[in-house]
Amino acid sequence: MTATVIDGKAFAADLRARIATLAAAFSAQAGRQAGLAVVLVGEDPASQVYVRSKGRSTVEAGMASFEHKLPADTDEATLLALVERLNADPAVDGILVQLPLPRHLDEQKVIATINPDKDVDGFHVTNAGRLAVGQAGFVPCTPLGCLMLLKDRLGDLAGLDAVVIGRSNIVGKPMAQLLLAESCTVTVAHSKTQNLPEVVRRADIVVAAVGRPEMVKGDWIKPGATVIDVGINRVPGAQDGKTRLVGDVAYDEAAAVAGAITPVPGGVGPMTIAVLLRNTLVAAYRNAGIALAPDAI
Ligand SMILES: Nc1nc2c(c(=O)[nH]1)N[C@@H](CN(C=O)c1ccc(C(=O)N[C@@H](CCC(=O)O)C(=O)O)cc1)CN2
Repeated sequence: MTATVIDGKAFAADLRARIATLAAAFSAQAGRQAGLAVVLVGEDPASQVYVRSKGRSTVEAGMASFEHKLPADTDEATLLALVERLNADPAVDGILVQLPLPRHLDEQKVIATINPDKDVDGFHVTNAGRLAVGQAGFVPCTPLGCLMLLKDRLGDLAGLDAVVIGRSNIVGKPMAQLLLAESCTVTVAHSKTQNLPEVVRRADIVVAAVGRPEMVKGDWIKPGATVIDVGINRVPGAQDGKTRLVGDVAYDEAAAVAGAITPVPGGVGPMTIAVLLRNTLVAAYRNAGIALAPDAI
């Protein structure tokens, strides 16, 4: 079998176009643009690229982008004061603090300071709780993007066996909650899981989010399974000392067995920013008290 390639880049472009249409309708109704504030502390090169891309995509979708770049040695009080100002700013519907933060800053404390109703990253414990009990809230962008790709490919997921490899608060745990809400039978595997290849071999859906280059091998995959690769690992390239991106799945091997698979790059990654725009627009509608149909985006 040769897997269908799930084109996350094309799906994300289509989602962004639909968001732009709704963002224009929001501006007309509310008399203002939806607004996203992004806070970057320090100069991590990958974070700088993601923050630039978020700002550009926000503006392209017809929303207002507020970028706050702080030096790497910013102290906690200064960062928390900025978050509090953004919480109080009526032009700001969504707030995102780019992770990872420099090590002297306590990520949990910073996330806890964001108003949960502006937490478009879905990282606040209130939103994690809402997801766990099935209440409306914000869902982290990467797992929600994975779910959109899965539903587009498979339709109804009920009864399918899903294995999520990785138990981070940002991807693994919310992904498992989302799949459970779709009535999948969910296993969360991690570094202490015994017989991991055997566990993965049972799965109709595999979501790999461990951050270990090409860890999931082709012979771990059940023939016809759908494989979602969340990993973005930079490894040495074949020549010139250049690097290349690989996922957590050994792509060629897995693609020979799977029914469908996301590539890296061009799979899950582009969905993260598209879903961030979606969450921001949903926040704007809620903050303005304007109804938005639940399945509008
Ligand atoms: N506050 C947050 N911080 C971080 C998040 C997040 O969702 N919220 N996620 C990641 C980084 N991230 C967005 O912030 C992100 C990662 C990857 C991509 C993406 O489009 N990747 C491309 C490849 C890009 C490349 O060439 O390096 C792809 O996979 O095709 C977008 C956003 C950590 N921090």
